[in-house]
Amino acid sequence: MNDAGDGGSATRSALDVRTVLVPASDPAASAALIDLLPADAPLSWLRRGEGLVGWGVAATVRTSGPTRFSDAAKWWTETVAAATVEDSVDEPGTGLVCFGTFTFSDEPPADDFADGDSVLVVPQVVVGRRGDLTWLTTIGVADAHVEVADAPAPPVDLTFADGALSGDEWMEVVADAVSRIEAGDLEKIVLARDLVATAAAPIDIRWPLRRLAAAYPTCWTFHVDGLFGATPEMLVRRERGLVTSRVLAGTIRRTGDDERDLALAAMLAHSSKDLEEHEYAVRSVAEALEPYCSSMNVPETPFVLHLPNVLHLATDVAGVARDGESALELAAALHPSAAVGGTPTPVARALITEIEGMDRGRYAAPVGWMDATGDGEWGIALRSGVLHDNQVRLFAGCGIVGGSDPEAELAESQAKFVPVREALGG
Ligand SMILES: C=C(O[C@H]1C=CC=C(C(=O)O)[C@@H]1O)C(=O)O
Repeated sequence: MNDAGDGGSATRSALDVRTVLVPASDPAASAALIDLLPADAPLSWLRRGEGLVGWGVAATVRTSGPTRFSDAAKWWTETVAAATVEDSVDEPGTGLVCFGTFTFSDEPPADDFADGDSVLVVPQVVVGRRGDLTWLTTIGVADAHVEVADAPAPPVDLTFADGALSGDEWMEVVADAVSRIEAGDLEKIVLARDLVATAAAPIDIRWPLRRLAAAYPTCWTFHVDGLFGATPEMLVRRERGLVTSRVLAGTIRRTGDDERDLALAAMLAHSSKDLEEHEYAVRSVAEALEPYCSSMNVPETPFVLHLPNVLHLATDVAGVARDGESALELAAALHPSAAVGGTPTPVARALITEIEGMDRGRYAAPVGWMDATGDGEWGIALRSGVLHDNQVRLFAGCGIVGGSDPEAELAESQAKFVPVREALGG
């Protein structure tokens, strides 16, 4: 674990935090939050126009390996204890907040891919919105300049190429997994693949972010330290003692024809393959949350979540927090759910490492934010990509059970690339 720059801990011990309401007469109160982001170090967590945007770095920590969550949680507790907070709004997400992204794997990053590890960032400026309220938080800075930024430019001359494996190679991996499932080694595994998009010049992250937020308003549009996307899956939200999780697994591609899509939704709701895949995911979340909740509600039947590119089976699990575990501690306990790992989890994780053929980095791992009380939201970084200058690595994965068809899974992965792929397009 190390603090950023030459004065991470010194900066941290001196954090002065101030949250004020933005008056309705201020243009920032009616601007779309995403439009306020400057080009330098923007952070976002937005759904339906609400949530948090931030920029600047007041403090940060990088962690890695099996203790990446607990090290980050400890650093956050210490950071909160050392801060002086003046908060006249007092809502979840006001006062001191951090944004974070974690790696999928317990393994430290294989190379000197410095931004491939796990990160918490405390921004210097946060603008938040919830219902009619818009607030401004400044951290370690006396003042903030908040205004609608110039429109970002689109990526130049973008081309797409296969990532670690070609489509054909990936289908062979899926077929291998199906035979291992049918041999009884495991019940479910989620296998992912990547694509690489290359532009002729560095990409302004705000371009895909604005497009994702517009095209996928019911998803959480995120960006933390190069990892961005619009995820439909909430690993865990903790808000004033209530814990919720939106579990997704089981997918059908949309056709674009509303009537056909409705028929597909009915098929999905009755597909035994998808219901089985979904059941594993719900069970993994319910079992992991149980020790932390005094009561829980786990619906018996999923609903169908309609997104612009796909339909998913979805279940909203809710519980009442028993003790004071923070949203991050809960996320650590839930990761990886069977929506991104498999069943049994240890067997699936080992098989992912053995046959998937790529490093997931922060794909399919917790991404989100947390406040000083430990309330926060950690989504699963799906429908996502990671930006390095002029390149984006895009990820998509599919739940594989006995009887899964490699060709159908390849088509499903292509549908899951669509959000980031189209967001990058001109
Ligand atoms: C792993 C991904 O999706 C998960 C979430 C929803 C549906 C899924 C599925 O049907 O396979 C996956 O479990 C991804 O989008 O990369």
